[in-house]
Amino acid sequence: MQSATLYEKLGKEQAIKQVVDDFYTRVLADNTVNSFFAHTDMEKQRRHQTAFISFALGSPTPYTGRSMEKAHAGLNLQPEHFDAIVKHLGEALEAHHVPSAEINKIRDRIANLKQAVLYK
Ligand code: HEM
Repeated sequence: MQSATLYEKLGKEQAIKQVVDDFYTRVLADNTVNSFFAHTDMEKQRRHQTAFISFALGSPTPYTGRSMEKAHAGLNLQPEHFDAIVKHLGEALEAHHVPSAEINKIRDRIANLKQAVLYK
């Protein structure tokens, strides 16, 4: 039998949507990163981020948004911005009682995207 994907373990799209909502509440309350989202349609951003994270964790629905390089072009993001985002995602997952072993796996997957997101 195939083992469950992280997407299934977390509770699929519905649970991930709640984590993403919580995540952006944290991001928008943090002055080190919130200015990047000053002109962002957050409704759309939440939808795209839910689709992206779902797909990254094993959802069968493909992510059809922009590549990570294109989505962050012109922002010139620095490591401290990346670290803040990872911290907020980890805390949102913790708040939703995702076990720390799963959070660590998610952190590893996100860390793989660092080169695609920084200094664009
Ligand atoms: C691995 C970490 C990250 C992931 C997985 C990620 C994911 C995404 C996704 C899926 C989108 C939407 C793309 C689309 O609409 O087609 C996006 C856009 C964006 N992200 Fe990220 N992101 C990451 C890191 C960051 C960081 C560190 C910042 C800044 C602190 C940031 C700021 C933004 C902004 C400002 C947009 C564009 C919103 C707009 O179009 O107005 N992201 N990101």
